[in-house]
Amino acid sequence: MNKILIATKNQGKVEDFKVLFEPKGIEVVSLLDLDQTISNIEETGKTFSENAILKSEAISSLLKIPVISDDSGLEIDALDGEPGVYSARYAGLEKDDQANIDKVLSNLKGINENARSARFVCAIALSKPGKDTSVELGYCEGTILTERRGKNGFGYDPIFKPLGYNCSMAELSPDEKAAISHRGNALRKIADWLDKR
Ligand SMILES: O=P(O)(O)OP(=O)(O)OP(=O)(O)OC[C@H]1O[C@@H](n2cnc3c(O)ncnc32)[C@H](O)[C@@H]1O
Ligand SMILES: [Mg+2]
Repeated sequence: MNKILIATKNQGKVEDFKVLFEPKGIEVVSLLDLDQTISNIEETGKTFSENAILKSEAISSLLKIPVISDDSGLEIDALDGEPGVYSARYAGLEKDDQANIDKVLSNLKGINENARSARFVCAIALSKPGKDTSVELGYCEGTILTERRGKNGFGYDPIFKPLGYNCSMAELSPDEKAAISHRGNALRKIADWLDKR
């Protein structure tokens, strides 16, 4: 395999996948690169895995090629796992990273550092025409900061401090993030499926 389609319209995810795939000589393309407009797939699942499968199967059966999808988000223990599968639309339907961060910070106001544990979760699904879909989960544990730090990455990265680090995810380089991220961890689990399944 020398090229893979990621069924996403999130450029931040695409950049993460490029860092993970390009060293293996695999070119990454996304729904943003296609000439045809692909309408949004409704994420009606209750879990990251269900949503990832919905996305990879829909696009793979439409285009009749192998497809990888990613459904991911942030689980905050003090908020009973919110925003979870609603991470992209936590502050409203129109997907606004800054408004989502503001909502998390406001909901965690007054909660001290040792009660701010959280994790990023990523489900990656691989669908190939005529074959069963495979799905795997990756995690990255950490805590939620009280203010934004750093400019790299996307989404909630500026307020997420990975376990064992003294900076936010947005202060790590793309390579450093790939080495510890939920996305990197999920992808490392499925690496050997790419050619075999
Ligand atoms: O469905 P696609 O088109 O892939 O793009 P999306 O942005 O809607 O993606 P999701 O439905 O999987 O929602 C995931 C949200 O979780 C957050 N998120 C996921 N991975 C992240 C990461 O590595 N760093 C920061 N935030 C992340 C971010 O807000 C995403 O918008
Ligand atoms: Mg989405």
